[in-house]
Amino acid sequence: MSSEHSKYSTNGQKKDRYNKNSKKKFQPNFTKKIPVWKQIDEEISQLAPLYEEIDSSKIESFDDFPLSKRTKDGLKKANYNKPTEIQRESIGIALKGYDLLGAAKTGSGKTLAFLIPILETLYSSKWSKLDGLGVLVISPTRELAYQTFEVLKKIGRFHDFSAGLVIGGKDLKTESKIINQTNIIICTPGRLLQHMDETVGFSCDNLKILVLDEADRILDLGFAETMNAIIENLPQSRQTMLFSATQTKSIKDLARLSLKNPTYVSVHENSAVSTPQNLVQNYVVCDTHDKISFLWSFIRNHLNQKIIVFFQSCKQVKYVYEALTRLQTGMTTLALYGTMNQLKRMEIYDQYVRKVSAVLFATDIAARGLDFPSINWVVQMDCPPDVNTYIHRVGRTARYEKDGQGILVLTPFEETEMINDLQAKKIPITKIEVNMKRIENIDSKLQSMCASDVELKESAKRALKAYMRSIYLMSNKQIFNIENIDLVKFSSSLGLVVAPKIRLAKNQNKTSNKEISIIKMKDSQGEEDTEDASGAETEKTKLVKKLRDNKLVIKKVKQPLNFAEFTQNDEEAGSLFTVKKNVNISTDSEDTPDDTQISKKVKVKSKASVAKRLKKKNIKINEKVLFDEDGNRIADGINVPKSVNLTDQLADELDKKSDQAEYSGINIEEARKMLQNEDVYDKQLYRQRVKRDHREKRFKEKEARRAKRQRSDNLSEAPVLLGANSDNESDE
Ligand SMILES: Nc1ncnc2c1ncn2[C@@H]1O[C@H](COP(=O)(O)OP(=O)(O)OP(=O)(O)O)[C@@H](O)[C@H]1O
Repeated sequence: MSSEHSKYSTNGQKKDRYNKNSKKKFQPNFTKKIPVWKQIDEEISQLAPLYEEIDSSKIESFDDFPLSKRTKDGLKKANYNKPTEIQRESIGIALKGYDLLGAAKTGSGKTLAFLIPILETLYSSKWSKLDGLGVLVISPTRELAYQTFEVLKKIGRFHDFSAGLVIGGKDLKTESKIINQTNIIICTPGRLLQHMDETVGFSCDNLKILVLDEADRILDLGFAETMNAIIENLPQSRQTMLFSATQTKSIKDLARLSLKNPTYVSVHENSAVSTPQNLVQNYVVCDTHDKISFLWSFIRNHLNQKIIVFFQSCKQVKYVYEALTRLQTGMTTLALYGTMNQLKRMEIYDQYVRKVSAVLFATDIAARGLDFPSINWVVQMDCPPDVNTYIHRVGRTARYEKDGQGILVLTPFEETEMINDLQAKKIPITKIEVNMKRIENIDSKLQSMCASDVELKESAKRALKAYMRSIYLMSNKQIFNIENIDLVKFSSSLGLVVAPKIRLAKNQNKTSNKEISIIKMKDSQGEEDTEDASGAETEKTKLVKKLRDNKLVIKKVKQPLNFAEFTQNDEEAGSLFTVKKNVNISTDSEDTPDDTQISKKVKVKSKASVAKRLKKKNIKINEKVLFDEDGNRIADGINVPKSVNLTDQLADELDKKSDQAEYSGINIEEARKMLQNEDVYDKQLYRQRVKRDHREKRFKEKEARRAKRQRSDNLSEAPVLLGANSDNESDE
């Protein structure tokens, strides 16, 4: 991204530079030139009144819009001549300054529908560097922000505004220095908020336009907190534009943004189908354990094509990419997912943009807005959580008058509900039968690869768990049901000869505050052994020790329970893997966490019940034994049998009692009271510990966020002077 001097003057004319070596003599121009500022003033005064006269039905080319010469030149240079429907309908409304909700199918040109009015509004306001930030465009992913920034640079090349990409990457300080001079910022919500919080002098007070690209995504729960905080920092008097193929109509969302009588522009609302016309959509029904072989065969049968394959989780993408790449698909394989290093992510994005044929395995970070040229196939290996996700994923193909095909892979249990949902939303999709004879089964190949490579095997395990977990967490229980998955067969299909032990807490919402997360720790140990290799005492060992110190009976359970265990990362696992505090964990257990399983039915041995039993058996405990000075026994007492353990606290109390009243044996009532007190004390301790754990967790999360920010890439480019193009720019 260049910031070289412009070869164009501000009015878009090519500079006539004097060339020393040229034989042509320098000829001073004596004709009186109109100053640039005057030309701009004149142009603006002519354009503004024309906005009211825009009639979208009469617009055939961009020249028919009252746009500045600079914008028109930029559009021509980028080969945009004829506006698409959404552009025709919304540019006029946006130029008039109205708030706008723009909805149009995927690939129909929504990006220009907001970028053109942005440039024009700033131009007609004679926006300068001194005016600071005039426009914010918020995108849900870094890739999409980057892509939008590239389009802005192309069509805004003859303007003088500065534009910046704020998506995290450069250290905040470097970015902060330039962000204050930027007129147009294309950003992701998290990084923007960070600047709002941390960059001294970063002000949005003059903001004229706010654009939310993929608005329904930006306004959904995932970004809710961040967006609310961002909106608080924005002036009320601004123009707001929302764009998406699946536009939000939620009054709540619109209220959050304080939209003023927004105009709803939905160009395809009456269309018979809600997906692009040139898109052919099919689905196949295939058991979970046949999916990977199906994918392999599909790729092998579609060499020399450009394919994007969606999975539900990063770990699945990672494993399938690793495994199929080793098996050699016969074409370039790439993977794109959120936990990937940011530099690598952008590298992959660029690589896939340039490729004519390749397979990209991706999560939903690639589902929205990305405009990879000429994708032939979109394969959805996992049933999407909802119809909107389906629409965005499949919309990566058949963009702007191009053809494309989509394949959705469903299990027999997902078929009916999902297809009904899709058809209800006007999505034409046809079933195609899979010829199982033509499917090359790769289970044994994967198994032998996993057997010889522990890392790959671990990756397979993680992929399996991540998939199971994603199914478990889906809200639509009519479609997604974990019990429909044959774990043994599914594991085997991923290369795991032995199915991993999988467990889950059944009523995760009903967990009492007495429950603590222990399996989570087990899982993190299992998954991140290297991190624990330092020999540091793990949380789990500490806990087991503590339980032992408290003389709670620990029992080892050999057989795992027939539940499932899912974790994508430790934090997320917390709510799923639970065990009660008063569990039986075996005292004979070695401290190997993998061996220790938590018993399903926990029998609590209360101290009162122990005492009762002793009383019943007429066993007197803690009786005071007195000796004379010569060591002769004065009174007989019965020692507490070794096998019975009472807490030290209880023993002390009993000793005290016996001291006071020559007490012999146990007073059940007294003991019960003491136990009750002790219970209260235990509870307090437990609550404190939970609080402390939460505090630590929050702190760790905060630290992780900070570290992530520091680690992230150097992609933030800001500000770019839009008018400062040079011949060597890559897009030419
Ligand atoms: N007027 C136009 N003339 C020619 N091509 C266009 C025009 N407008 C947009 N395009 C092209 O159409 C493609 C899709 O545009 P864009 O990415 O803006 O679609 P979109 O509606 O935002 O899609 P999505 O909903 O997936 O985000 C791009 O390659 C873009 O260059």
